[in-house]
Amino acid sequence: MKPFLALTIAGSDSGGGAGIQADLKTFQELGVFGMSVITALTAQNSLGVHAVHPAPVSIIEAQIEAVLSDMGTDAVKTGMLYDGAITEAVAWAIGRYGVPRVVVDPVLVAKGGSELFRREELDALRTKLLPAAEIVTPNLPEACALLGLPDGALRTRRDMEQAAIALLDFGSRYVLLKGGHLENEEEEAADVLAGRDDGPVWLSAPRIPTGHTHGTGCTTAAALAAYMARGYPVAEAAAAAKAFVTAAIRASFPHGAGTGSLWHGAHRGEPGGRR
Ligand SMILES: Nc1ncnc2c1ncn2[C@@H]1O[C@H](COP(=O)(O)OP(=O)(O)OP(=O)(O)O)[C@@H](O)[C@H]1O
Ligand SMILES: Cc1ncc(CO)c(N)n1
Repeated sequence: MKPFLALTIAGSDSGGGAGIQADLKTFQELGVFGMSVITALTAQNSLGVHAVHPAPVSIIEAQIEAVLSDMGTDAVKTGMLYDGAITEAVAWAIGRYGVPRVVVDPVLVAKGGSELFRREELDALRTKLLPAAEIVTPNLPEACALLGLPDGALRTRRDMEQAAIALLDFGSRYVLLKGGHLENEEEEAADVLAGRDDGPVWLSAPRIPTGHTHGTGCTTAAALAAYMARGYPVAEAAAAAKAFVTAAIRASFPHGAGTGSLWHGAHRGEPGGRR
């Protein structure tokens, strides 16, 4: 038996809830063999990001080359890429190896407000990586930044649909615009999926009243990549990823004094032990 394979290209989160750690846990939970290219180290906990150390472009390229020239993958998910040079190198390598399915999570800012990407180099994401993506998964602030709108400009479901469609112009086949940050949608956490050939579709789940949401975005994009590695069409992968992250948020737990973590094993329906 050869398992399905997925590669995450992202930053390390020492707290284990987001970044590479969230991605590998999610891949494993969904029966996909996970591989990783680390773009940056972060010193991070429930209170925020305390330090960031990007890796040199050459070692990022070497990691991608090592994995893709020999092992290959069924899907790639990108997360924190830190700057334009890393973004360009990743986009080039993905193109060179003809990766079949690419999920781009355009990570810009961590939950506490720390910048994880150099804003002034956002054009590299827009022009180099988004055209290589089958699907891009911004949250609302990321969508505003990519579209050049002021933060907070997207406030209604109609705004979200229009923004998702506008984001398709950067060249991805699909956009999943996540509504976790939508303030006036109190009862539902609703995301919109827009495709070049399909009208917008809403994916909704009950909004869980918890502040322990560290890593929701990474986990969503990783679950999407895992289902896509398994061969699911995008719309089915997005619905399955939504169910996976909703279960993980429902089982989230206090982890440190600030924003707690998701429990990635929740979809199994077993209690996670000491909780
Ligand atoms: N309280 C909640 N209850 C249920 N679902 C939620 C909640 N908060 C976020 N979600 C869902 O989690 C997923 C991730 O969305 P979100 O907008 O939080 O991503 P994000 O901002 O990229 O996350 P991160 O801050 O980790 O980068 C979406 O499907 C969203 O609807
Ligand atoms: C390393 C890393 N990637 C992504 C996020 C976004 O949640 C984070 N907090 N840390």
